[in-house]
Amino acid sequence: MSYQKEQEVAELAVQRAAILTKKVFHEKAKGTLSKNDSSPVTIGDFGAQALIIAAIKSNFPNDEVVGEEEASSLREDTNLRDQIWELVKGTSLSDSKAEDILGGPIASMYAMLDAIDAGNSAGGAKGRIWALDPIDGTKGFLRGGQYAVCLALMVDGDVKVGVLGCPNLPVDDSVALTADSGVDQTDEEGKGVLFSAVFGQGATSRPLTSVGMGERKAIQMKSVSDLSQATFCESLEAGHSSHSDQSAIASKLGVTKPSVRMDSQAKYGSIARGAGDIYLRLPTSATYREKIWDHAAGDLIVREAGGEVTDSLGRRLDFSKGRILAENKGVVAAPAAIHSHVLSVVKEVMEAKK
Ligand SMILES: Nc1ncnc2c1ncn2[C@@H]1O[C@H](COP(=O)(O)OS(=O)(=O)O)[C@@H](OP(=O)(O)O)[C@H]1O
Ligand SMILES: [Mg+2]
Ligand SMILES: [Mg+2]
Ligand SMILES: [Mg+2]
Repeated sequence: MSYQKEQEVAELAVQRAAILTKKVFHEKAKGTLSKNDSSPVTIGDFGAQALIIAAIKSNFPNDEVVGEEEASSLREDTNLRDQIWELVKGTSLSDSKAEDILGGPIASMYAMLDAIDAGNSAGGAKGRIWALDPIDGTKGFLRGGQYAVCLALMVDGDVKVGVLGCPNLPVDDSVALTADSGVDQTDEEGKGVLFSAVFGQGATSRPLTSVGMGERKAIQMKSVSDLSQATFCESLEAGHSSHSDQSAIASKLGVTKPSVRMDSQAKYGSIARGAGDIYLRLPTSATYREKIWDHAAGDLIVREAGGEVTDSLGRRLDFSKGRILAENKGVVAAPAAIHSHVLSVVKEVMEAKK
């Protein structure tokens, strides 16, 4: 299947949602709540989830969605709910044909809450299921750093379409990551990129603000001939992945450059376009399981750009196990030609810890 329609809807839905998140990014008050697991969520996360799910349901009414957020707290907090509705109501694509493809505006505030709650699929190995992270890297979003709007379509447990909107990454694929790529990104000049991939058809990038699919350019991972010059990416938050294990792995690999720390799946997009080389995410806890929406789009985009993505034991990420990656531990993403070498060093370092 070509998944042309799915890719078009996914790209436009991510673009529209990013218009909303960018408004919130520049506001001081981001309407932040603390969730049960004490992680933050903002009016931007809720609004983006509503807009994206409404677009999916308008085009593919029978598809399910595994979305990160849910609306129960908003059904009680009328003030926050009204703020989100104002934002959602006021956000559309400037190209009216593109806006029509998405089904136009959401009809009412209650329809918006229902759209958010339609992200409640249990996931699994059967049928068409979208994985949605309306703002990945919410902590980065709040800090003024990197974040991504992430959407992927899985069919019978395999990712077929993946789209990442990264408002704070450079448009230009040839700009290499630097140590400060993940820190203050409040100046948006020259930034905003949309990564997109369909299984078997390669990966592309284009400006996040254009509507023309014609502007898509193929992207490829860089070939790494000298690991001492390789750039590796990791999470900014020390609680999300083990900086100490990652640094031990990098030094064993002979990597000499300091890591680039950035929030969100912007890491997957950056290595897929060759702006960086390796993404390591080693667990900080034995019990945490990664969420499918944190990886589905990035996994496909990197693989379609010539990369390999596995967990720390060398298993492919398995998106068919529900809302979490129940059978995986950590993530190792690298160009296919060096992935097995990187993985062998990951295993060595992890073994030595036991
Ligand atoms: N303990 C632990 N281990 C691993 N991952 C965790 C953990 N806790 C949270 N999360 C998820 O991390 C998502 C953000 O990942 P990042 O790579 O952006 O991390 S970081 O923000 O740079 O720290 C973040 O996604 P968002 O909530 O969408 O921001 C979480 O789903
Ligand atoms: Mg996330
Ligand atoms: Mg999120
Ligand atoms: Mg979150």
